[in-house]
Amino acid sequence: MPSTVKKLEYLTQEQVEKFRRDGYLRLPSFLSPEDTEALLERSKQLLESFTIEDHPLTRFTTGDDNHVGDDYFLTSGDKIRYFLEEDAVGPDGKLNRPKDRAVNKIGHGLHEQDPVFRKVTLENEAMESVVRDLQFHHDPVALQSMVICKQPQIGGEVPEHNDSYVFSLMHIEPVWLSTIYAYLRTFLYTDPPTALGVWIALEKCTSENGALSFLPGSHLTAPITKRFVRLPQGGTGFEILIPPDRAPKVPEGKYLLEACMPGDMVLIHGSVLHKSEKNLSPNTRFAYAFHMIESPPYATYDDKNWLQPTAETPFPHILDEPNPRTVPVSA
Ligand SMILES: O=C(O)CCC(=O)C(=O)O
Ligand SMILES: [Fe+2]
Repeated sequence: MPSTVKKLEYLTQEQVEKFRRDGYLRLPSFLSPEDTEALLERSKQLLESFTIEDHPLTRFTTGDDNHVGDDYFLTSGDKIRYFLEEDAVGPDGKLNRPKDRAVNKIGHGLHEQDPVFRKVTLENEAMESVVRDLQFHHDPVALQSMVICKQPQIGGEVPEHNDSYVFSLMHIEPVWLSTIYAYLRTFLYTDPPTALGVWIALEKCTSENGALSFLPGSHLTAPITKRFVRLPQGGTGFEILIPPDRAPKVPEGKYLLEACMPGDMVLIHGSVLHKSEKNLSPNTRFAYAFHMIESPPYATYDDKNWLQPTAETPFPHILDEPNPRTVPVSA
């Protein structure tokens, strides 16, 4: 018996066990309707205020022409930037629809730069309780945040992936790689792996408009074969961890759709496989997502990760009071 037993603050024991077993957990109505509406409204205001004229027309491509977007993407960790849907940009490089219907996502510093998103992410007691209940307590920090718009008709598919690593892409069609590029910012590697995704539905998410689905339990077995890194010569690329001929089998099974109502929050283990289909419906599917990791000395953040803290904007702490276990013994 441990000498102290932590009391759960928000989750039930069943929910904690479900998260450990499945690698994800939906918390219905985590945000109040008012807070959810405030995030949705703010997202729409941001889309309104964005100007396309000075945008580098970042499209998520994996061919030689992706460098135009590299800098805009790689320096977005502490800014509010707009990443476009590939299908929204015509061959002439111009938008083929209104700008608020052309944005794939807004990121990646909303939790730092915008008070409405900051409140939900960093000034939220219920969020802190959930994080403590999951024993994610080695001084967790928020890394990056985004509003994912999933635009009607063109909202891109997010193929099977997990957030801590890039897992075998060999079976993915080249056209899907472009969407993977859009999500590369989520591939955040720590040693040991600690990434936790927090995903909040701002609108109703169903099978019609590209709700998330998960392969339950895959966080326990998914092989880690590649990771997405910043290259020493600039730009980004993949580092092979296990060559394809030696890679263990990819787990297979039935993906389960996690339909959500506005305000529902889904916790996503960094190693669980998940995906979402293209949104072919006439409705948007706005969601707010951010990721956190644990800190040294428990976990080391890899300096090859695409997202790096800067002196001006270190990763912000999630917990007001860091867990005593994270205080260095010599301090
Ligand atoms: O919202 C989506 O469709 C994908 C989100 C995702 O994969 C993530 O937040 O890690
Ligand atoms: Fe993800």
